[in-house]
Amino acid sequence: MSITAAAAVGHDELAVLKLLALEGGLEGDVKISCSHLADRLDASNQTASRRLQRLESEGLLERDTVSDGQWVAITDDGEQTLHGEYEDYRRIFETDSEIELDGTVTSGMGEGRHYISLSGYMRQFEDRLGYEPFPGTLNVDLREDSVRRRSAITSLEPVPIDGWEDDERTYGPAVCHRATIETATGERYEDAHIIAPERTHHDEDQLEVIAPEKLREELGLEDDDHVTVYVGDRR
Ligand SMILES: Cc1cc2nc3c(=O)[nH]c(=O)nc-3n(C[C@H](O)[C@H](O)[C@H](O)COP(=O)(O)O)c2cc1C
Ligand SMILES: Nc1ccn([C@@H]2O[C@H](COP(=O)(O)OP(=O)(O)O)[C@@H](O)[C@H]2O)c(=O)n1
Ligand SMILES: [Mg+2]
Repeated sequence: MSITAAAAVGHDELAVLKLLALEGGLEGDVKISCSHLADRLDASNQTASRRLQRLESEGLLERDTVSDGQWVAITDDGEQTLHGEYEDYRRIFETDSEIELDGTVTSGMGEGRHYISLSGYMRQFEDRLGYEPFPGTLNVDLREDSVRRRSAITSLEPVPIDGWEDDERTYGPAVCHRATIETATGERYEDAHIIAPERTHHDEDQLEVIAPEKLREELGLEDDDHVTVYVGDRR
């Protein structure tokens, strides 16, 4: 996202936008003179002025020129652009604590419900996850880049769910990781986990999510809806 933003206005302009935000440009109008800006940027007045113009014409800030300078406010688009940069830095510095995966909600084979309900698993969920999951797994069809990013999960400490057996058969182990689910409209559900059963009919492109509640209901999700799954602890 931020790479697209940089293509639209360039890194020099982004640096100005960041500077304005540091001076309070997100909270409302800030008064600024081109010479002050030029000073901070170690550039000429013309350069500073040109960058402001560019940001304005791209709709990232609004300006009101007065005799001794100008009032500047960062627009919603401007804030979003900065936020994209922030997300990039978060990814750079917090890779080992959180992994962001994108995909769409999909229906599976209706087996998740059966396995989650089995007492041999349920006991462990209550013990190790701290809740009794809704019977089922919300399946997420991962986007191609997220399938690749998924492998980074192995660097996170998992909550192990042990295999077990009854009179008839054995049941395979699984690993869980804390996860937050976010919908396209920004609604979040924080107390979920992804679960990866060792024995499964799905490939790496399917992510299964469990939670104390039915996520389709809590988040108003239907098949093909976009979701972002943040895996790992940010705390
Ligand atoms: C906790 C748990 C344990 C599982 N254990 C087994 C297993 O022992 N053998 C097996 O064939 N599948 C096992 N599965 C995988 C399911 O068969 C299925 O592949 C997966 O959960 C997807 O189901 P869904 O498409 O209905 O969502 C397990 C699934 C879960 C959630
Ligand atoms: N925490 C959960 C778990 C499952 N589900 C949904 O509950 C239903 C039963 O889960 P399942 O794993 O047996 O079914 P499928 O994923 O195979 O469709 C599915 O529609 C899941 O998407 C949910 O909304 N929230
Ligand atoms: Mg499922």
